[in-house]
Amino acid sequence: MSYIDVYIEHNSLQLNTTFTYVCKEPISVGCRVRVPFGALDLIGFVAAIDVQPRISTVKEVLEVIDKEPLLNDELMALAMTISRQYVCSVISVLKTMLPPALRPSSSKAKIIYEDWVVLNDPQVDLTPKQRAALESVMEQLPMKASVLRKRITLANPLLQKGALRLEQRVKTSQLDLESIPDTSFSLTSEQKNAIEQIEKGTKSVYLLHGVTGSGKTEVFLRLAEKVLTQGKQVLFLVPEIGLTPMMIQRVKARFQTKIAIYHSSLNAQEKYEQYLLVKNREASIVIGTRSSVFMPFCDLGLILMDEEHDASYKQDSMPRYHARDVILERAAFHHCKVVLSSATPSLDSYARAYKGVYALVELTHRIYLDMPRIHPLDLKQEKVEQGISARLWKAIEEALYRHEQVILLLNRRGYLPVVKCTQCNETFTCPDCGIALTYHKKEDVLMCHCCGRVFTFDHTCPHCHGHAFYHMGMGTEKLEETLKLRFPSANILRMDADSTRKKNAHAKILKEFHDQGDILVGTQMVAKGLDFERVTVVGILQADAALMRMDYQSAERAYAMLEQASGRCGRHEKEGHVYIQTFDPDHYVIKSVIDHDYISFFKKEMLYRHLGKYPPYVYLCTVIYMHKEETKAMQIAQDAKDHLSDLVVLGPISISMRQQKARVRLVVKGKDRSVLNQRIWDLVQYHLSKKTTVKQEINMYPLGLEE
Ligand SMILES: Nc1ncnc2c1ncn2[C@@H]1O[C@H](COP(=O)(O)OP(=O)(O)OP(=O)(O)O)[C@@H](O)[C@H]1O
Ligand SMILES: [Zn+2]
Repeated sequence: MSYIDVYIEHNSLQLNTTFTYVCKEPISVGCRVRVPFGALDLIGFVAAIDVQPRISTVKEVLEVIDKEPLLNDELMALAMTISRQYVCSVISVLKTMLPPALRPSSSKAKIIYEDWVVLNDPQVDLTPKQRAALESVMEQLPMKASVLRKRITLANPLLQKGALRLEQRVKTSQLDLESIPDTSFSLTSEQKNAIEQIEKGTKSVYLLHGVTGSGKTEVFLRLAEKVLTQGKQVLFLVPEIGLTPMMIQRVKARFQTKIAIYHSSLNAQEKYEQYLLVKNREASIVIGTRSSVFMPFCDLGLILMDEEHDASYKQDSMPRYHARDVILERAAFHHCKVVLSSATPSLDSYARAYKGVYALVELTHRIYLDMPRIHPLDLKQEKVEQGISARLWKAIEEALYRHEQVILLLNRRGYLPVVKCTQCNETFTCPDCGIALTYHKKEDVLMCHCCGRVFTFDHTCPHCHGHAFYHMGMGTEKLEETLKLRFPSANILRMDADSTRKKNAHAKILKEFHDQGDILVGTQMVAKGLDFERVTVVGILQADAALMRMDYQSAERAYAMLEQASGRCGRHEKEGHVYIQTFDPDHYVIKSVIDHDYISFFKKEMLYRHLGKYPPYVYLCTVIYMHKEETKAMQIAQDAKDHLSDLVVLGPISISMRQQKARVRLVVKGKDRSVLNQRIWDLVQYHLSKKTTVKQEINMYPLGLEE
């Protein structure tokens, strides 16, 4: 019998309080238990064992769910670290770490088993027909029972007589990707150097800064190869699985071993399967998105993070961790190296490499041709037709004529971004978020791009009953339609959040584009990672939209998007041309993209960050207060600001609503990471002590400020 401390998930609890129970069975830290809590019956995680009870009447554990801990010591300690760093509860981290099927209080996510048939006793007495049937399948055992029954009609008698036996196994499902042959290259001298620098280097973190199309993937594959031959595991992080089917295919083609693939669009069952592959060491390579940083590795030899600048590496709900921070912790534990790679590194990482904290490794040349030529199209002067300038129309037409491919980026999905009545000027807005609704033509609905709510649209203004609406602006759906009218025989594909809802939709669109596409239209999705030989023209329709956001990070994001999009053309033997439509061709972001000059962008931007006191010069935390009444939220925010009077605090300002609640934002700046962290923990306690109905949300080290 032992007294144990348990983390319980319950929204009325303070952050990280544990409760003591008595447990009569053997138990270890990291196991789940079912415990009584008031009138409830809840699932918790064992935080500590053999503790001293603080009260005399300690309740008993109802059930020990796991005989062995789900999380080993490394992961338990990691959960504590993340909770501390990101000012969130340990239980929220534990929940994130586990596949849904193993989370506490997950009733929906059940593990599915299926019947397999294995050989039991081939010597039993069988009729000649049964014997023949057995022999016809013997070689292929074990196999799924459903498959066996299709193969032979005598499956049941063979099972009844005991020649075969049923066994329950966790159901597995296949990811739907075509396999490709492996192409092995002789490395360029830059690639060789890069590999050598990383393998021989003494630093633990490497920033591989290579221009688009410089062959960073091949460097990754070679590094991974060595580590795998040493019998160690490799974690290969990508921003979004859907956008990287080609990357996965290349990794699969190279290594003839089992690969675990972990990402958010797997269902609970599939996640659990992938988790087991790693836990049981059946797979030594994991390719995955953000959440795969928590896979149960036991012997990691290398962590690779592709497109390290990508914002999807930070989770935007609790716990708001950044995958980069987590892999640094894991690498320290496993004594392995980390390679971050990008053509457009985050300012944070590049600044660290610049200072020598990370080792900087560079690939300055493309494998084949030079970088594509950039043509800025000044919208103040160009002749524009349906959102596309005459020069870009011509470039598209000529590329199609030469049987080359075109990618057009318009970072706005839907048909019309704003629907406004021509009679009374009423704009349709989301009642929950207060932002303009976007019209989607195919579904004939209005959609809020903030909360995703969908409204039916009867083409009547609710205000004045008018039927005519302004056609302002354009989304990808309308762009696709415009292009189809202009080039009726061209194969035009669209890739955005709407066209990629279904599973494997990305991979299908990309395959179709590869095989027989002419034009690919899309949101910033098309800027990422694509490697098609025949793409020679890239058009960026509204470059300024990215620059106009009121955020200290907007220049960095805009630079990355423009440079990455530009990088999609001219990657092989055909020269590439990029057309950037802008009202401000002299903007330093556009100028750096024209020259493909990351360093000049970096230096300029660092200057602005220094002047404005923004990261990487300071650490940020945003705190958002939510309430039905804005004045209440404002008052609590002001009070919090006063409480943090020793730090620089911007705000409070009111930002867009969510779920019909007003939101008020503070931006807290700290020169010292640990001081900021400590003060925010203090703020949490302070807020709890006020017992207010205003909700406080904390985002440590945000990537940009929410609007
Ligand atoms: N040594 C090599 N010899 C010939 N071709 C190569 C070599 N290395 C890579 N390639 C090819 O060059 C192309 C570009 O490489 P890769 O996709 O790795 O670029 P990248 O640096 O990751 O670019 P991006 O940042 O734009 O994604 C690919 O088609 C790849 O197959
Ligand atoms: Zn909304």
